[in-house]
Amino acid sequence: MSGLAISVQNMNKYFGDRHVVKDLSLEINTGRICGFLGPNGSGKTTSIRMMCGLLTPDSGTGHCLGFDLYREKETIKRHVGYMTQHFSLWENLTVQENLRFIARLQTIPRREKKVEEILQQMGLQDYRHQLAKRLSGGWKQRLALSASLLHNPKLLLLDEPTAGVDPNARQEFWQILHQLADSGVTILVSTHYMDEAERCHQIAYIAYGNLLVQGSVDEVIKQQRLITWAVRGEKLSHLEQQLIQLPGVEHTTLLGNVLHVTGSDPSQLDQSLAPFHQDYLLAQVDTGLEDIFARLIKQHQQSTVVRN
Ligand SMILES: Nc1ncnc2c1ncn2[C@@H]1O[C@H](COP(=O)(O)OP(=O)(O)OP(=O)(O)O)[C@@H](O)[C@H]1O
Repeated sequence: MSGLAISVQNMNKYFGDRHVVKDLSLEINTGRICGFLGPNGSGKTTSIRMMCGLLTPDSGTGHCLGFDLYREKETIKRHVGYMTQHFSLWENLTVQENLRFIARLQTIPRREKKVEEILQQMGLQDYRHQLAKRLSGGWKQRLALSASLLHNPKLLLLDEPTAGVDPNARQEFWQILHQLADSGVTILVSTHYMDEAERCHQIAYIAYGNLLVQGSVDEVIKQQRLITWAVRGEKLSHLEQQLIQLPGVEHTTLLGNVLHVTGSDPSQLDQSLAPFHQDYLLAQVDTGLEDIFARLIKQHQQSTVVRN
């Protein structure tokens, strides 16, 4: 269970004249869950597919599960399980029929036994005779995950697997992912949910084709050295418009009854916020991933404007 499951250097991808992935370098250890985050259309899916031999990069080098990304693509594919964004199983077949059918298509050895094993492992045994179309969103995702596990993949690619799934089902889904990781499966998962990012061993934040930051959640937060103040009081949206103009205030986020105010220069931030202590309750809090990502995007946009 040791070693690198994925190691890529300077990977690029163009679609026509659009440079969709720019110089991506990344390493992921075996048995780890790596979360891909970033705005829509920023190249997460394309990066994931290239790293796993499903799409050929235009340049760069790399290995997946020890196999070369260019020369050994077919071998890589045999060891990868892929769950796409949209439920793509047979709605008019039952849970068990779906799994049996896929197992037959994939010529899985001893498939009856394997299907039974997966039904048990995924807690789907009581749903085996239920039509796929009658399952709730969470159970459909669990069935889709089961289908992607039938051939015992060493690497799982999950493209926004829990989009639109309720929080309880998402939590259960993530418990399963951690069990799989503990058994040595490496998982790449794209998500827009911050709580899911926090469940990953490692995250990579991609925007406009650029990998802006990577590491564990703690590392990413520490690297950015941001200070965040939580402000409580009346008419916070009005206050937000005022604060964002002040020196040292780099980013604000309104979260219900609390306004988060973030910056990298503590004394400048202190000075700007000082006049507000009288009318508002202010306390320094831990900086969250959302604050970090918002700032990274802003910095990246500013540097792109300067370069252009
Ligand atoms: N096969 C393709 N041909 C042409 N353009 C493509 C192709 N696949 C993706 N793109 C474009 O490349 C860009 C990156 O797409 P990608 O799906 O990798 O982004 P993403 O970060 O996964 O987005 P989302 O969060 O919306 O799923 C997008 O602008 C997309 O329209």
